[in-house]
Amino acid sequence: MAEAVLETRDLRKAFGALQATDDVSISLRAGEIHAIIGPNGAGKSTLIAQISGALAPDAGQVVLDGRDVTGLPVQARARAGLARTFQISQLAMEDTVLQNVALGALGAQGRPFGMFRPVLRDRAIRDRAEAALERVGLSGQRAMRAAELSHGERRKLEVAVALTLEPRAFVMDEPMAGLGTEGSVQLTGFLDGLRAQAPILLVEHDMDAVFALADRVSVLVYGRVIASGTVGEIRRDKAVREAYLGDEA
Ligand SMILES: Nc1ncnc2c1ncn2[C@@H]1O[C@H](COP(=O)(O)OP(=O)(O)OP(=O)(O)O)[C@@H](O)[C@H]1O
Repeated sequence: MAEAVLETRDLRKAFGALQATDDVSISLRAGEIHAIIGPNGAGKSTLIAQISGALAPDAGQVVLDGRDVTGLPVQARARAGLARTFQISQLAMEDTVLQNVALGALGAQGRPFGMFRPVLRDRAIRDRAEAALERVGLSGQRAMRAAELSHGERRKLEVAVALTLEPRAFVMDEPMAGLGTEGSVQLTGFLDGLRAQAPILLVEHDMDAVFALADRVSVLVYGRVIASGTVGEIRRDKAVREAYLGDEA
């Protein structure tokens, strides 16, 4: 079995009496898409926040490439290769597509964002940004403002920003949110190809996308992983059908 690129080990987080993350151990292997699904309030966002470093767990570890990163802040984890894309876009909407990616490239070098505009004249940063745009198929839109892009293109731009960090693993929080059917189908195809670049831990409510993409699915309910397996195994799982999937399976 391929070694895990990203792992949580017995992660725990409580909010008062509520156990939002209850001994969660999941792994992400090279080349795979591992989907985390579950009902509202199951603890998916809380789990992702601990993986990305936004929230400190009460116990347990987050391990990236065999290295315990539990004590590292968000930026340091990002530089270590953990690329998180967000439910709410972090793009600078009034800046161009290229400027947005250059900002990411600048962050990748650990330089402050203040000197941003002149930095587009920096050849190395510009090249890195152009290469990332090429990889997501947005080179033709480089001079457009981010605000002018479709929702689906914005998701690709977020991935391009993440690619400047040469990520080892992607963590994606509901990338299909806000996309229509056609947009979801397109983004599904895009993510399918992206897994070769780096594996993807995917939190997603869109079951069509999950069933089409996931090599493995883990189901969270009340902070616990109640089942983990292939799409087929999860769709047949009685407890999962009762707790979450119902007729969708
Ligand atoms: N900062 C917080 N303080 C107190 N309770 C919280 C906090 N963040 C989350 N919770 C609670 O923890 C539980 C898990 O929430 P979380 O947002 O992680 O679920 P989720 O699976 O991401 O839900 P959704 O699918 O609706 O996004 C919920 O009961 C929520 O109310």
